[in-house]
Amino acid sequence: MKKYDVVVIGAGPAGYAAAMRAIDFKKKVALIEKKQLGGAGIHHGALWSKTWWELSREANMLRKHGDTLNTGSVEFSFKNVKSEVRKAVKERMEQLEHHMHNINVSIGDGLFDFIQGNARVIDTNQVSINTADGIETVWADYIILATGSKPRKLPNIPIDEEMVFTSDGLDKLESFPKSMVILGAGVIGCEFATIFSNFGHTKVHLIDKGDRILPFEDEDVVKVIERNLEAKDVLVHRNSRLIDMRKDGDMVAYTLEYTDGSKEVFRVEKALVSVGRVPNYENLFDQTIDIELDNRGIIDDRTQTSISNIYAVGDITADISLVNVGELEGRYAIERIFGKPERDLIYENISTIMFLSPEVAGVGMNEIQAREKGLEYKVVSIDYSCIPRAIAMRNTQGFIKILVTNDDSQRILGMRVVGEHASSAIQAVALLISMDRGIKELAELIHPHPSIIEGIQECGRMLLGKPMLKPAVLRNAMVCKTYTNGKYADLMVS
Ligand SMILES: Cc1cc2nc3c(=O)[nH]c(=O)nc-3n(C[C@H](O)[C@H](O)[C@H](O)COP(=O)(O)OP(=O)(O)OC[C@H]3O[C@@H](n4cnc5c(N)ncnc54)[C@H](O)[C@@H]3O)c2cc1C
Ligand SMILES: NC(=O)c1ccc[n+]([C@@H]2O[C@H](COP(=O)([O-])OP(=O)(O)OC[C@H]3O[C@@H](n4cnc5c(N)ncnc54)[C@H](O)[C@@H]3O)[C@@H](O)[C@H]2O)c1
Repeated sequence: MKKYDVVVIGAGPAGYAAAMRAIDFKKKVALIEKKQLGGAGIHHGALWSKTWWELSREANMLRKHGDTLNTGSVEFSFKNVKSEVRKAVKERMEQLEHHMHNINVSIGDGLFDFIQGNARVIDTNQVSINTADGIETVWADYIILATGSKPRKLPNIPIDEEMVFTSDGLDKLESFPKSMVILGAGVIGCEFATIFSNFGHTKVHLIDKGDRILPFEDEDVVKVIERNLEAKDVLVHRNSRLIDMRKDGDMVAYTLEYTDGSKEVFRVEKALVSVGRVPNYENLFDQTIDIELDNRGIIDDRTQTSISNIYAVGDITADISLVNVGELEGRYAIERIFGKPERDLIYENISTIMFLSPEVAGVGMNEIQAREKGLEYKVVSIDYSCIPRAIAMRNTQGFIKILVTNDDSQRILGMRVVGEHASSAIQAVALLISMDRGIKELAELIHPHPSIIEGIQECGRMLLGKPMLKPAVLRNAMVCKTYTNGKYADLMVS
């Protein structure tokens, strides 16, 4: 039986990151994958959907500026878009494959094995792998479970990945549907509503069980996103509940019940169900392996499961499902096993981007979360119309909002940026949150000009009572207020 210091099951972002970190410790590692290297980080997930989003953004831009640019209307063919998305997925996968296959040549020591097959933990130190050549069993001092997640299904929704899809099956689409209902207006639902409405060939309908889209995000953020979706003819269902969805000939029929008790039936070509994801642990371990689970996934104590030599990282655990979090956990688990982690595993300052119209970037708490924690805070915001770079981009839609503690230290609690370049604007604040520092440093730092991040600097200056533009003059565009005892009060910044 082949022996390894560590066997990693699942080669998505979390598993790949763990395997690569194990090599840094000169440990012998096997990385096992049953389908495709890269997992949802590449296929039917992050990279795949972001390529769709980038292309859809360009399509929307060309439609919008066609007249100004004298290009007329430019149509993106579904076939070409799909082919470009496949190229992106292939490019990244081949890069990882090349990297992986050459790792023993470059680093030496024969430390790394990639095994294609379906793995199952049969004993606390043994993993059996169903490969194309039969069953192989390997010995592992440590096992890392990184098998990810899959779309959650609902009992009465007839998902067939032909008319009623999950994000895993969307690749089977052969053309832009004329109409599509999206059930679940969370991150995936809103990203695909943005993508399909950007291309301009699909009438998108959007339903959530909450009373608005992105129910976990602040109302001011949601307002901008909703307004833009509706401007692109997206039908956002409100005050309603889905009571039935079925295939009816070559259409999907769904019925909504409104709060006044009335009902309405809609017919669309396709449906996408995006109501969250569930962890992959079915058939992953023998019944004798008594790992503690709850309905959200494997329970872990900073990546260690209830069995001391078995760790769990990425989407399989009951926390945040993101590529960067999976990678963080994968690397952390290895450091915990073979060394001493340089930093504790902290989730408070995770940066995220939602690829919408416009993009929304966040770090730390939003107002909903701050209130759930019973915190009193100061909130300062600046409209993109006050930021020269946004004016130069001819797109001043958006804002920056920063939350700080309501005391002299003004420690940063969180930030949301809605607008162009939002994703590149949050890192400095993420660093300050992780260092537990206030806004003073940020306000004094010289920022490049013209840049969106100058808006963050101006927010910092506002909190220190010395902004360049005076909120007393630009009342609609610059706001500085406190939230205490359940109420907002304006802070008099001159
Ligand atoms: C549509 C979509 C868009 C997304 N966009 C973003 C984004 O923009 N940014 C972001 O940060 N996150 C995004 N995510 C989330 C992100 O993709 C996941 O959080 C991330 O891929 C999780 O990594 P993982 O390694 O835990 O799992 P996965 O990526 O799911 O990888 C797990 C791997 O394990 C393999 N496996 C499973 N069982 C076994 C077994 N028994 N034996 C061997 N191998 C096995 C699977 O085949 C898979 O390759 C998106 C997800 C989706 C679905
Ligand atoms: N840009 C990114 O970082 C990105 C992009 C896509 C996905 N992801 C990750 O993937 C995860 C899964 O995405 P998701 O959009 O499936 O989950 P989600 O949790 O973001 O959204 C699910 C939505 O479905 C709604 N819902 C649940 N049950 C419902 C029902 N029965 N009827 C109607 N609506 C219902 C919820 O209210 C929620 O708004 C995300 O949490 C995120 O971590 C990240």
